[in-house]
Amino acid sequence: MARKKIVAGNWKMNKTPSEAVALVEELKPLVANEDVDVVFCVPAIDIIPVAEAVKGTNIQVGAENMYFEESGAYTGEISPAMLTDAGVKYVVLGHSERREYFAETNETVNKKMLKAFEHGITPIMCCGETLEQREQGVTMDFIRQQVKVGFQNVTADQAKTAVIAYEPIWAIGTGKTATTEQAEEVCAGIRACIAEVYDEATAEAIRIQYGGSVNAGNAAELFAQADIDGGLVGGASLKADFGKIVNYK
Ligand SMILES: O=C[C@H](O)COP(=O)(O)O
Repeated sequence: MARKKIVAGNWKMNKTPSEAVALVEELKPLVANEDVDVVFCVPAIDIIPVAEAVKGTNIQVGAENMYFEESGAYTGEISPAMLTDAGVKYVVLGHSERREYFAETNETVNKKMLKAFEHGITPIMCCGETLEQREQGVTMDFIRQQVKVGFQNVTADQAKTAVIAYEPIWAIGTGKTATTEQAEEVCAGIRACIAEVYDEATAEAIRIQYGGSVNAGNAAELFAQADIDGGLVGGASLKADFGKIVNYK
């Protein structure tokens, strides 16, 4: 069975609430495509106005992070129940920027993965190597560890619904896209890793995105690869080009 493509925008730390609503209004008609799951992952403060603005459209709302506790004395954090109550369906976990600047580890990503599933939120779990790791030839070793630890104690049924985003760190925001071959090779390797940890059926069901300088010009070729089920898009998700990426065919 063919997997449905999923194209998610990661707005990162961009757009005030009023700017967010204006961007949604601009993009709404451009991303109308029922053949693709379209997700806007937005800053926490934009979630409520964006959820309101996308009502009645094909756009789903995602968060860019989430904490792994239910509630309590965790100043500044956002709980899974807060997200679901606001209409969030997806959450980006373990983005390389959170790993680099906010001390996110494979272990905290795993705790967040388990919590997201518990609350019916679909995780988009990010993984990806640095340029140094690629040059040292340890790309797959590093990514397999991220995936294996990230999915610890996640059941096969849960894993089937998850999304993994392969984002080579050297390709994020740099304008340098991995070649189609490099992207497909790693996405196929991630699928093989899921098959080892679970089984073929889980590996066939899980969706794997590519992220890193995806744009209107390279999306079609990337998304045509056997193991690439869509994209996690940063910079280009903030402009009309995102519509062209969603309608890549
Ligand atoms: O989450 C998205 C990625 O970090 C890619 O960002 P980018 O498309 O700006 O390179």
